Amino acid sequence: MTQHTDVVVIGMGPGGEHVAGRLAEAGLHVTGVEAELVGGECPYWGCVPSKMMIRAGNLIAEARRIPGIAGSADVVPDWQPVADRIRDEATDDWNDQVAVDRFTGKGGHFVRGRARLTGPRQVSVDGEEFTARRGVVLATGTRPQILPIPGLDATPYWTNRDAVSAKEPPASLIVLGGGSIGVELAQVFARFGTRVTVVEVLDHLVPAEEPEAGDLLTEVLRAEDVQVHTGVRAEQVDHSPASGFSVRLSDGGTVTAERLLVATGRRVDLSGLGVEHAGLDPMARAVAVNGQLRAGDGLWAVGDVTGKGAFTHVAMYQAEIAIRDILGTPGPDADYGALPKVTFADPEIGSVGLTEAQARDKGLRVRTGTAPLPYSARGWIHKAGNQGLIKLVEDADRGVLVGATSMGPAGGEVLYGLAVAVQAEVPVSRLRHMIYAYPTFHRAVEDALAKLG
Ligand SMILES: Cc1cc2nc3c(=O)[nH]c(=O)nc-3n(C[C@H](O)[C@H](O)[C@H](O)COP(=O)(O)OP(=O)(O)OC[C@H]3O[C@@H](n4cnc5c(N)ncnc54)[C@H](O)[C@@H]3O)c2cc1C
Ligand SMILES: NC(=O)c1ccc[n+]([C@@H]2O[C@H](COP(=O)([O-])OP(=O)(O)OC[C@H]3O[C@@H](n4cnc5c(N)ncnc54)[C@H](O)[C@@H]3O)[C@@H](O)[C@H]2O)c1
Repeated sequence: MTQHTDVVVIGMGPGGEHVAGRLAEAGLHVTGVEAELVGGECPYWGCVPSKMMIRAGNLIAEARRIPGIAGSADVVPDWQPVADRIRDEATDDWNDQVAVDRFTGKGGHFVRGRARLTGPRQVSVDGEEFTARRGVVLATGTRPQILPIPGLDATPYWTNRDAVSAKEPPASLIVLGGGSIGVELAQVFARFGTRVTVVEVLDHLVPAEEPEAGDLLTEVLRAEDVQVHTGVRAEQVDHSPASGFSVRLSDGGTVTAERLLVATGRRVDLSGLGVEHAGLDPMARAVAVNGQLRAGDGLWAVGDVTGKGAFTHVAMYQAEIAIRDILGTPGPDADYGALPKVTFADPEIGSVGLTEAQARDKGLRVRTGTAPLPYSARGWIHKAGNQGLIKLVEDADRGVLVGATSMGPAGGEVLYGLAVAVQAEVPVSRLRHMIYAYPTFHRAVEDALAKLG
């Protein structure tokens, strides 16, 4: 027998949980369906535990910077408090009861299981059928992209899930992929004593960022004894319990380690979700949505599944718009022009809007200005750990910033002012005539503005 509800939310990660909770609070009959844990990837295997690991790694690095500035320090890394904190504080040992209760406490109806669309506004969960009067929200996220590298499939490789739930750091680790997950986790494990090798197929680490940022990060990681191979492809993976992993590279070299972390991106998987019954292509790389996050009649999608940026803050931003639209309140379309992102390496790499290359590809007349942080007053005072840079990308015809990078200590925080400048299209002439507090890291923005040319 079909159960009637106002809205079915499929997937209760950051995007889906927010939509479902808010709509329930607004008085709708909401059915939230989750196959794994309410909260999704971010709190259990993503942002939160990885940032706890990074906080611990950064403390170790900072303590190691004491000599020459503040005396001496004998640092003995210990993974146990990190593993304990992830179990006790972040994930409740991967138990989502608190999150389920939070949703049902708002009046939501929770169903544990794997949902599939069976028609417009029709959803089936392990034999239970639901009809949604207002519609269905797809918020099914992404999963790790495992490339067809010969041999890989047959090995006990790690994904982010194994890495964040590790009870001890491996003696050695190969990281395939030098994007955000790869570099964040590579640096953490290296700081806890793991011998780490990063293999990135493109020419720079974090290739979605400005190349200057990737190259500086390579320098920093190498100084921390991380082996970095860029412009190199993994061609064959082998594993044996006795000798661990061995990866043959396209430059003829071979790297070996106890563990292998695959961090070569994430992908949307629509197969099995029945989207064809709602008029969507199950082979698509993402669910196409309009500015109000509508994917069809009575169908919305939010979060990673929309392909607009696999970040929790994108999922939450889209969720707010979808909630408003489902409740019938008009409002502005989603605007990704000033999408901020932060790779929480040390130094942090914050960026917003377009890179120089992206701006040029769009045919803009581009001016850039770059200021290295160590030469700013604050960078010089900071001394050890002061690596970083500010890079600005200006649309010279309009005289506004269309992109910016802030890499450095607290680079993600410094980003905020630049994000406002890009979002609000503040004229560069105004930015040049404002007062930047002395001696802050963000004062390097003023230096970069002076160099725009
Ligand atoms: C290691 C790592 C670190 C990260 N760090 C950051 C960070 O610092 N900052 C940041 O902004 N982002 C970060 N992210 C990305 C962030 O985790 C995602 O962007 C975010 O979780 C996306 O939310 P979502 O709601 O779209 O999907 P998800 O969190 O993926 O949740 C989707 C949910 O849908 C469920 N589901 C899927 N199919 C079905 C189905 N058919 N039926 C029922 N349920 C289903 C899944 O079980 C899952 O719980 C990180 C990711 C990783 C892996
Ligand atoms: N701090 C954050 O906000 C944060 C942190 C982690 C993850 N995330 C999100 O999760 C997403 C997934 O992270 P990710 O690091 O897996 O993906 P990613 O797309 O950021 O990086 C994947 C990297 O793997 C490389 N690669 C692809 N094929 C390869 C191969 N055969 N050999 C070697 N390298 C190869 C790519 O060139 C790329 O640099 C991110 O794009 C981001 O949206 C965000």
